[in-house]
Amino acid sequence: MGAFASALVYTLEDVPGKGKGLIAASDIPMGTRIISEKPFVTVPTQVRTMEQQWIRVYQQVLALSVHQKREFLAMDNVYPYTNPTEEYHGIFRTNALPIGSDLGGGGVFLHACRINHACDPNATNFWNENLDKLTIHAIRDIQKGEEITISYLEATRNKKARAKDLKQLFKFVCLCQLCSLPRQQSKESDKRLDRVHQLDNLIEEAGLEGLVWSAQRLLGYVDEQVQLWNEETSKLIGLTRAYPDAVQIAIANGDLARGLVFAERALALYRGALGDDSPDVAEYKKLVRDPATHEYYGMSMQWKTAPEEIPMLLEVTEAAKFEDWLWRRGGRTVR
Ligand SMILES: C[S@@+](CC[C@H](N)C(=O)[O-])C[C@H]1O[C@@H](n2cnc3c(N)ncnc32)[C@H](O)[C@@H]1O
Repeated sequence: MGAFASALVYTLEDVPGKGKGLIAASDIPMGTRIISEKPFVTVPTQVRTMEQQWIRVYQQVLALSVHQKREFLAMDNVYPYTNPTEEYHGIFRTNALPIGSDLGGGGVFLHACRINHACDPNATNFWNENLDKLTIHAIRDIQKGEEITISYLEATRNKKARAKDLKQLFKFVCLCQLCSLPRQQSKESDKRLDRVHQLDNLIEEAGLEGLVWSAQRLLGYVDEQVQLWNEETSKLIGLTRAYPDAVQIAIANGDLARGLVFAERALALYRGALGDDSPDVAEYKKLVRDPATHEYYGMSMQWKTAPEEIPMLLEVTEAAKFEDWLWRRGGRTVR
């Protein structure tokens, strides 16, 4: 198990076709924090040019202890090199995970950087500004002996687009479950992911003004995204993006009842994927206490409701009708 301590829930092992990887040493329930770790080589957001990156990485590697340097040099490097500066930078590019408040920086981590990629991962990486550490959380139940995986890609696009990015950036062909689906299922998944992407673009294009002027349409888009994500194994990552959009749309239009329900769902997702000590969880806890504290509250009052107007009984007795109310379906005039 190499350099890793014994109390860990994973071991570092050879994984056929992938080099090394992390394997669960026991069952890991969804929501478990698997890793919480500080980087040992970093490049902050401000360092923009390749030359600046080379120097920054080179200087840090020289300053590492003998043990750390050995660990760093044992990491994967998919880029060709002719001298140590290029070699260190190649290791950095192959392994760095996003860090910093805007996720524009990169950090190399002793443990987390040994995690291989899957397009439908069972874990997720997150830079926790409160801890100044990277965390890895299980986003599904992981069985003992199963490989722990994260996604190296910013978004889950269709199979062809994923393959192109992975080949270009990491030089491998992905054989994860999503990429190995039978032809028909793969086509269906691609169709869903293409539509999610198209809806993302439409939501982005609508901008801040759209939150009010196209509120009904935008909420419909997010509703559709949630339904599409629910068909995918990697749904949790997609849902953590969709629900915050729903929170914004509802609250920007004065709908505190729906805003509260959406915020509760976003909070539950963030708790599992990021942990209770993350800034996002703190933000959503505040919104759940008082949705009117959202910065967009008051942009419009066209859907004005109070938190007390949530039809609690409906939620318990008729879940489908509750969803119709929540997403303002069926003429989309229901208050
Ligand atoms: C950050 S490293 C992951 C740990 C690495 N396997 C090791 O031995 O240190 C990224 C590299 O691992 C390999 N890799 C990661 N995920 C893979 C996958 N799903 N299939 C094949 N190779 C993979 C690729 O070579 C990639 O460039």
